[in-house]
Amino acid sequence: MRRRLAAGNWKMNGSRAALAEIAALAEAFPAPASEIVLCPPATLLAPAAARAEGTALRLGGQDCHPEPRGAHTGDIAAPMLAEAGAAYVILGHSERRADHGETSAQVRAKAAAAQDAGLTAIVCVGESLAERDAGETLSIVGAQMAESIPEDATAEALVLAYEPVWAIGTGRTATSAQIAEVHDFMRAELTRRFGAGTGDAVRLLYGGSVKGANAAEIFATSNVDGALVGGASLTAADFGPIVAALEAAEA
Ligand SMILES: O=C(CO)COP(=O)(O)O
Repeated sequence: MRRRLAAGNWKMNGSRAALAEIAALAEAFPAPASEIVLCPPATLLAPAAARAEGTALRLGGQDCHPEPRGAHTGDIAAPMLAEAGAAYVILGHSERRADHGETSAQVRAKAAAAQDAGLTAIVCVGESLAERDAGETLSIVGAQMAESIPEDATAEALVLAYEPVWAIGTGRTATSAQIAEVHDFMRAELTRRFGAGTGDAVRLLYGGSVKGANAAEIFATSNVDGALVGGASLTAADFGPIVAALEAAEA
């Protein structure tokens, strides 16, 4: 049985004032059946971890360097995220692939570093609109999976997030049929590569304009184990209903 997961990606948003949202969310879900993770900017990780202490809420980073330390100005190593209180790290988000030219090979190295540091990597894959229109969705997702996921990945160290680029921040959610096609494909690919045990245990998240209003339908979709949420994760008022829908899906 896969434990469902609601992960919030704050991206480059949030100040210390937003830490109150963490407290509110933790208070709203004191003992959730699903896992709830917030990934604030790195500068807020330590104070967020302090707020979340003693609650069911878990924290994550939004990127890490493949090396554990060294001369890499501006970068953050996976062990540093762990020390600051993170249990997760988002890797290979399409915004990082676009803004920083991140390649799948780099994502794979980062995922290995995250695993070494005891973090669970939330590895993101997803096609652009042009790629979908060209009928290349599954081949793009398959290639990103093959190149971004380390050889020794485990279900504890890996979560896979399908985030179609055209659905991120656009209000344009993928349909259930579109999500199911990709998630079923990802499940089959994981099983083919890692065997039935790991293949069946890795959690698959959907991301892209998830809101309280569409969450229940998305969580009822084949092989969807939760969501990676951007804009609607910034406040407890918006993220709470998404978590509640996930809790209801679990029941
Ligand atoms: O990119 C996303 C999460 O990583 C999705 O962002 P939105 O939920 O704002 O569309």
